[in-house]
Amino acid sequence: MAPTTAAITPTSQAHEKTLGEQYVVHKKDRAMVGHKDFSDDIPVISLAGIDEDYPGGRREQILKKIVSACEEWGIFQVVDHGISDELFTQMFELSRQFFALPDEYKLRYKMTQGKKGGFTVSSHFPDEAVANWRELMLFMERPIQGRDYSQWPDKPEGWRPIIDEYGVKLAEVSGKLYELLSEGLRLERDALTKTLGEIHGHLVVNHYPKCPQPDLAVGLKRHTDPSSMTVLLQDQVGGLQATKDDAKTWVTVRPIKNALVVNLGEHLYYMSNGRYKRADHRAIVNGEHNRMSIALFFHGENEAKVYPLNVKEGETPLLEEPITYAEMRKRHNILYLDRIKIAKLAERENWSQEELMRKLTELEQRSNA
Ligand SMILES: O=C1C[C@@H](c2ccc(O)c(O)c2)Oc2cc(O)cc(O)c21
Ligand SMILES: O=C(O)CCC(=O)C(=O)O
Ligand SMILES: [Fe+2]
Repeated sequence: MAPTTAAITPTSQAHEKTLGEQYVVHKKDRAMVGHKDFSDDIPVISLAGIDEDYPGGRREQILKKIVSACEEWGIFQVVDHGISDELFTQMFELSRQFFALPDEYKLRYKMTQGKKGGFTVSSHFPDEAVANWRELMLFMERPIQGRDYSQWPDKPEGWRPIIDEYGVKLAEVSGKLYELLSEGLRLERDALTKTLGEIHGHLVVNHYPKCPQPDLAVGLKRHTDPSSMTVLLQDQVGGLQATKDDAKTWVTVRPIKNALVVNLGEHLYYMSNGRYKRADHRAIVNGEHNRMSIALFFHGENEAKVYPLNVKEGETPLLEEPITYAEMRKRHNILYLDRIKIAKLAERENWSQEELMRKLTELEQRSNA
């Protein structure tokens, strides 16, 4: 029987006893470190004094800390960024109210081909082999002239202007970070933003309802963001995890009230010739609390060049030829979806761990060729 709309979102399945088969992830993808086992490994960097821009001033120290976090993890948290706590509280409260609305209302904004953004369950890919225990609302936030307001919910009242304000404030913070990241590569301060062209801001509000069998599911499977930079606000529940050793070990990022988590994505990884890591991360779920996070992905133009901006002597460029950002995203999506298909097949056909790893490595090599 076709599922009824009432049972379609994880919110409406949160009170069931067992998890639907489509959410069960491969054993190797299940969380071994809990959503509350917080780690302090991910650097927390204060931006206070960022305008003390002279030799020996605070800006120099901030730059050093950011470069070192990017070289080690590609992920760090920033505090003292100048954005008011009040704005974050409003964003969370209005987002919570939206996800609590009936499925019928949320599905009026369903993401479909030809529309820009909207509500969906699991992910923006229609054909993922295993579902994420997640629902999300994607706002194509900028460029402003590209917005499709028919996909921006009119409830809860007051959400739209708050999203507007949030986009503006985060763009200011990201602008400062792009300058620091450019300098960290020994480039002019505007080198990265010049290469990216007009920034496309995609704002994704993630909702991970409490899950009936949290040990079998994930909220958002392991991935790297395609963007150059993603700035993420998470609530106090915990669930964001990062790895820097190809998923051998994971750390749960400690939620810090009103801190922003900065993730570097694929585009910056290539622009820096791999000097800056791309944050390898995922979101796990739990059985006690609903969780929310709000990600603002900063993408370059589709025609923006993906290529190292400066290759040091003796270094090999990560790409043989420059490619466009659109092409890079296409390759990244294919690799992501194929990885999930392989893991699903391995589960079904009972492959050994070695066999699975061999197939995944082959896939990776083909995609780099
Ligand atoms: O939902 C996401 C997550 C993320 C992403 C992960 C893996 C991919 O292959 C991918 O293309 C994207 O980044 C996003 C970026 C966006 O602009 C919108 C999204 O919904 C998401
Ligand atoms: O929910 C989180 O903490 C992570 C979200 C994320 O990685 C994403 O939206 O790309
Ligand atoms: Fe992400």
